[in-house]
Amino acid sequence: MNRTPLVLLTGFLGAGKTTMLNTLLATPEFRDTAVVINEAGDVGLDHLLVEQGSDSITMLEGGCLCCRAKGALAPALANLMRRTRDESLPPFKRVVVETSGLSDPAPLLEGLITDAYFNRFFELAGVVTAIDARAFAATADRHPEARMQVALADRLLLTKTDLATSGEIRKVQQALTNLNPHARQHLVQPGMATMSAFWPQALDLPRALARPNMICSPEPAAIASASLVFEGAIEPDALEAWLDHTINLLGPMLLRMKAILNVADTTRPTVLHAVQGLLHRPLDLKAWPNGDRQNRVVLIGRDVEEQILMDALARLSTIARAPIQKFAKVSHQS
Ligand SMILES: Nc1nc2c(ncn2[C@@H]2O[C@H](COP(=O)(O)OP(=O)(O)OP(=O)(O)O)[C@@H](O)[C@H]2O)c(=O)[nH]1
Repeated sequence: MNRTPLVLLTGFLGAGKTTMLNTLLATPEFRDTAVVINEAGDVGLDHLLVEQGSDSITMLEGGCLCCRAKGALAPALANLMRRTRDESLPPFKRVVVETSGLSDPAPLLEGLITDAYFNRFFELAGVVTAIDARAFAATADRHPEARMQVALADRLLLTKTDLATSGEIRKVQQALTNLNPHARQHLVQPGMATMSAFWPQALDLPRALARPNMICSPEPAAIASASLVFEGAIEPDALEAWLDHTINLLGPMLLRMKAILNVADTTRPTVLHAVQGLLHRPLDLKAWPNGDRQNRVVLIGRDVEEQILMDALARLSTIARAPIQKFAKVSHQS
């Protein structure tokens, strides 16, 4: 029986994994791809941000796949297979698993290659790591999991090359070569990811797994996340003031913000991303996921009290017109 090839897509928080997947899923070569997404926060947004082929997207919430949700991947894959058998899902030829930005891929790889179910139906095609060309130098200094994502990669795809100078890109490429001389590096122009750049040709798994220090989430207690779902339209001016205040308040402690927002007098959902203090240009989704017009916001911080993240979210919900807070969650990576 032919086994289905599977790629692990890693990359630090905000490196551009979901954006790249969206580009790829819109290409004919990538049709027939099932996607499994794992997120660090308790309320996942990425499955709502992937606009193509939503039927074949599976969400794994409840923490980083490399530790808390470690055993969840094989059942999710089994579920995909079952759904193709009962024809609730079209057949797929390959699988991409997007790991949370905080995942150390080593325990995940080890878990997969020793899993009997996985080995019967799937084969690991490789590890692809998205690298934020602008932020990588600082990220690699501070976050061992980001270095591990590079060390275990078969392909390193440099994103946000439009935000970095050619000198910065050369420096990042050299740093990547130092960390992993075996991985192929590709520069990805925004919206131009291709199957040939993305999909690894062959995996040298023993080399990848021979790396030292494969520990799960090196400094787990330092990461906190909070998320909130609430109703009500938000005035653009009030939103801008909240963003200014929150980004200044949290500074480098803010690793990641992701939000789908109901901005007053707009029909489409507004998507906001901040990555390590840099707010990206807002995007629109074509339509409201689930049609519910609910605001969904996730904050992930390092060395910050959970309560501070919660307070920031609570402030945002109070500037929405007629807010009805649906639920709020706080979690510590453990
Ligand atoms: N300028 C520019 N922005 C990009 C590029 N790729 C991604 N972005 C932006 O970076 C932000 C984060 O992108 P995502 O694709 O959500 O990153 P991610 O790796 O999935 O993030 P996590 O789910 O937090 O791990 C978004 O605002 C994207 O629009 C790029 O090549 N150039």
